Amino acid sequence: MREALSGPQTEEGEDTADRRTELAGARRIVVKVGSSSLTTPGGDIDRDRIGELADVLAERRAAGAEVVLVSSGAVAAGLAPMGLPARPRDLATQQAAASVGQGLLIAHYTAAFARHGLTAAQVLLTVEDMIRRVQHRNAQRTLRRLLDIGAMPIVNENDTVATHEIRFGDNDRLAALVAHLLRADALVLLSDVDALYDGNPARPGARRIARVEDAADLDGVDIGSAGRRGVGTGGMVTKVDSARIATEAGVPTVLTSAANARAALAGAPVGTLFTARARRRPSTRQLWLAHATTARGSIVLDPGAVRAVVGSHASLLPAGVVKVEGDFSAGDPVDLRAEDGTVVARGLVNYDAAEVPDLMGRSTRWLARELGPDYEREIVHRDDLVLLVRDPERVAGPPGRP
Ligand SMILES: Nc1ncnc2c1ncn2[C@@H]1O[C@H](COP(=O)(O)OP(=O)(O)O)[C@@H](O)[C@H]1O
Ligand SMILES: N[C@@H](CCC(=O)OP(=O)(O)O)C(=O)O
Repeated sequence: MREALSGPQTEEGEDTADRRTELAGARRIVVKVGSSSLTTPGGDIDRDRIGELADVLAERRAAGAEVVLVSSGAVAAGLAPMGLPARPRDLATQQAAASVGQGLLIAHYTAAFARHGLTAAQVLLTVEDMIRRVQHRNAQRTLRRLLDIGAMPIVNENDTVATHEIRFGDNDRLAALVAHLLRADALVLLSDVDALYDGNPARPGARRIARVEDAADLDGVDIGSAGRRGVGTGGMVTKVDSARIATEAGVPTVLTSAANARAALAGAPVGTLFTARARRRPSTRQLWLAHATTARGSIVLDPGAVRAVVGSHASLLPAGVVKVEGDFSAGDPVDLRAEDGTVVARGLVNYDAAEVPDLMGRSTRWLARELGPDYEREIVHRDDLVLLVRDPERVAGPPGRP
């Protein structure tokens, strides 16, 4: 296992290599706070925590930075008024609780920010708003205008209209997409745990990971999918996904506890810093496809198709498909796999799973002649594809192999 605390350490065990100037100097910051940080152990909304958070964000605003808050907590805030002892399992009751709770949550924030002379503005978004060009632009324009007029945008997922298929299910990834949308300088994820640990933080001996520079730094790290208290939804998995999305889009990300918010924003070496990776800025759609979707099935490609899709960024045609797995419908996200099982890309498929066996291995011309022009369409169009490996030869072998 890698050294959990990287860089030279002070006597206190802090990481002095992390100056965190990217945080201290950030002009535009997205801060996400999770349900677990906003609720008391008894399940009520923690007004003190909301007040403290508003103090910290207002300070940063007063210092000239633009701040967008992404806040969970609507479902949690709706439980007590609805007489529910715990987070309900079914989607409709969760959505009902969210509609009750969101208003209460915003009322608390409105009062807390008003003490600093700031106007809170509720912004409810769905994944559609992030990936469809018109909605994307609208969301971007509204958020920018809110920042221009000095308001404090408070974003949450639009829980009442989001469905299982399209909902993020967590605000961690939404926050990363918002950071990308706004070209933020930094993303801060606040939870009830002060950092990413190399295993369950409740376990004695678990070690804080101070810095993550690439995926290899997470090898061997046990990233749990459920929080301790059952109010949060994604556990560490979605936070690490969020950090991956943001850093790929060039946005450095700090993960720490809400209690550390002030220190994190000041650039102190608290929590876990995920450093930004300076690469070509991906589209929001690509980020969403790669990180925020769950594949509904897989399509297995022959080596020639792997080379075409990965090497030439071509659309996937029926001729290159050898197998189909899972029960997906047209429009669903699917994994494209090489024959050795490696996932080489993810894309939105144009056919139902049941249709593919009759098409695979056939040329587009044959399909159009035998089945009609509707069957000329690709299995996955290149615009609906995101590549997950770069070197086709690693998985497909050199050209010449069938
Ligand atoms: N490797 C890990 N390091 C830190 N925390 C972890 C890890 N694996 C699982 N967790 C859990 O993830 C929880 C945070 O996730 P969650 O409850 O969804 O938070 P939030 O409501 O802030 O989104 C922590 O309370 C912790 O118990
Ligand atoms: N939109 C939901 C968010 C659920 C969610 O992502 O929760 P969390 O894991 O606490 O960030 C709510 O407000 O309850």
